[in-house]
Amino acid sequence: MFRYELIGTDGGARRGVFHTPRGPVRTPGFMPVGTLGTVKGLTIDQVAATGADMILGNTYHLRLRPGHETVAALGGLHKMCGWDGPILTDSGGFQVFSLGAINKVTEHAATFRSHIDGAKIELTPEHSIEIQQALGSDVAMVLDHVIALPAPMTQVEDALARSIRWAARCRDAADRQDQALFAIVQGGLDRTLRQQCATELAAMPFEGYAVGGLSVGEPPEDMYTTTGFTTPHLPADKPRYLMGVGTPRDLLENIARGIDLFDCVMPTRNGRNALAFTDEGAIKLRNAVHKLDTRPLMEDCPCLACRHSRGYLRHLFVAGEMLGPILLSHHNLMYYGRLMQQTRDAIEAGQFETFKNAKLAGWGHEPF
Ligand SMILES: CNc1nc2c(CCNCc3ccccc3)c3nc(N)[nH]c(=O)c3cc2[nH]1
Ligand SMILES: [Zn+2]
Repeated sequence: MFRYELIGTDGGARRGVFHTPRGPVRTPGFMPVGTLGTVKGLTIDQVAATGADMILGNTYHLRLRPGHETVAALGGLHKMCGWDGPILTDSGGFQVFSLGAINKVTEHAATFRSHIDGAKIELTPEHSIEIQQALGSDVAMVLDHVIALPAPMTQVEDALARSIRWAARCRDAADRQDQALFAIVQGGLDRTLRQQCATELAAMPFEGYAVGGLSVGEPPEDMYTTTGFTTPHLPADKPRYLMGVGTPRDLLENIARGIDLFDCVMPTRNGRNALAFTDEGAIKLRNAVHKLDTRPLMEDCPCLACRHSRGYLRHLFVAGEMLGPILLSHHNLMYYGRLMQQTRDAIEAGQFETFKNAKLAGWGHEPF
């Protein structure tokens, strides 16, 4: 049902395919984030055109609205959204700790109040699996205890130990052959804790392994270092997914350290906010400098935005037209999708290091 095929490596970078019942996922790969069963502003066909093989659904949001039973009644997430490729759902752990109205964590559950109607919800490992099974995703994530950094070591250790116990409870509760379960490594920025956590989870039977607890406010260099000393302790024959990451630079730096899959709201959220990703770095389209610019964002880009001028795109944002965010979200997802395609080709050609350095030089040193 689920199998990771390693095609080749180039330094620390891996080229592979994650085979699923709903089709193959080429790696390295980027997964667009669809929070409420939609990648905001885009039809599912427009998302498919960007080269995405797998998209993300969100357990926390869908549990609250329309409710996982409603999604099940509508035929599940695939049928509801019209996407017949693989879907990965997060467990809700991160959203509870970052979005949920103040929550309480006990050994039993993460309890929070719905940010929609204030209802008290008890998210246990078992309930998270139940929700993800009702949504019908192809890949489910274990429920983990995510803490914001910086944090005292005792708190990092406590959340790590709870996350391992919750992973075991999720493993016991997940009984569907057609739904993979990925574990999530925690441990803050600490080498010893990260290696211990990775080793312990690698000894349990999961179809994939995520590196969690990063992109939570730490400096990018600390993220890269942490990924670098965590991936060697994960099984080489399973996919590795770095959660919530990141900028184009983050993707290449972490691919160099053995990561296969990514998800991030940056391309779509920044697209809605008039920030375009290009090989020359980020472009703020509301800037007056673009007013009379007849060039597309990128000459060779096949997206819906690049058949127009930068001047027109700027006008749409300045005028508050809904087409602006739609076009730019499509461009940014196309940029990420093409970057991953170019990366897969570079690894196969044994040119990844040269490719990465050329991209970093083009982007310049001002962060996206
Ligand atoms: C942005 N930085 C970041 N995101 C993280 C996430 C959420 C990943 N994105 C899921 C999503 C799915 C659909 C819609 C929106 C988001 C994490 N999830 C879990 N379970 N554990 C983490 O440690 C963890 C760490 C993260 N850091
Ligand atoms: Zn474009």
